[in-house]
Amino acid sequence: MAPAAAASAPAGPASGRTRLGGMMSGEPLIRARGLGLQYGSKRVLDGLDFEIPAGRVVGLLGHNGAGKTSLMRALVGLTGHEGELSVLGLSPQRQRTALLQSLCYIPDVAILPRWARASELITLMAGLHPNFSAERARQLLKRTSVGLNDKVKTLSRGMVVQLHLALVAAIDARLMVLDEPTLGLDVLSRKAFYEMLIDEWCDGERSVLISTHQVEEVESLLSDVLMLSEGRLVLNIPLAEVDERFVALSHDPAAADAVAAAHPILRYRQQGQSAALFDGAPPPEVQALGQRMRPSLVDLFVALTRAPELNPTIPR
Ligand SMILES: Nc1ncnc2c1ncn2[C@@H]1O[C@H](COP(=O)(O)OP(=O)(O)OP(=O)(O)O)[C@@H](O)[C@H]1O
Repeated sequence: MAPAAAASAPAGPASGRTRLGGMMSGEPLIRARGLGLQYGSKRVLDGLDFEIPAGRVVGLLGHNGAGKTSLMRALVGLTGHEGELSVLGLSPQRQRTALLQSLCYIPDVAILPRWARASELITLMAGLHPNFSAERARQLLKRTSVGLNDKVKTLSRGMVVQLHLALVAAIDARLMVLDEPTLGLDVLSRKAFYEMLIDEWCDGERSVLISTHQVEEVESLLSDVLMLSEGRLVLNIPLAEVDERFVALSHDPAAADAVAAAHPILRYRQQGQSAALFDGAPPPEVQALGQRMRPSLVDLFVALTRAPELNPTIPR
């Protein structure tokens, strides 16, 4: 595959920059070059190059074991890495304490101390985090069905997640890293979670990196997608550019051989029709055999993360 497009705009001229904490304005919030990670003899992340600028909602997608959690752990300094990694202008490993002032990381949103009341958690957070606003947390809690006096052990899983997000979103940070935040939630709770995240935390300057398996559901929320397969980045693209790069064609079954000869990265069925997905435009005579459609993120995911032996047309 062609080198992945950076999910970022280039940084502005150095002369126009001002310093914000550990970084210059206009610099990406995350910058990785040749990022790798190995556990024993197992290579888990391999040569990742990407940037996440300010104001983005980035989906981190990949099959089970693709390396999503490992990447997030490296980003927040919980594990070592090879290559260059800068998060908010800091080295996650060497400057973790400073980094955590401006970064929220939630490995599992549904875990809070069962004995605590919501009001006690707010008091606790106010004591722990210098950028936490108790007033903001109380405001955010009003969006949920959780009362200030409710104890965590009396809440449903969906309510715990809402409470956790209210607490975290009350931190004035620049980057939020969420590892499968809606795991185990029903569709209404997932919707409520993402609505609160987008409405209450994303302000055009902050960025969020979310890993999830619910690819269809997050497609409309994301500005960019990073896709991992077996520790490698197989896609790094703003959603707005998917249409320019990938071409999906629905076609008559009679055209199947001619379409297949143009090496689609995926052949599938869409609304009862045969369809093919191409990385780059197929020749005009092939395009004329079908109708162009918008490729979905799910189709891209299937095409780019299937085991190579099942998908020999994908260049590795
Ligand atoms: N501490 C560890 N020691 C050894 N191997 C590990 C460790 N943590 C993760 N791995 C391996 O690294 C690979 C990537 O795991 P990781 O948890 O990052 O994947 P993931 O994409 O988050 O998966 P999932 O979607 O299932 O949560 C897997 O093969 C896993 O077995």
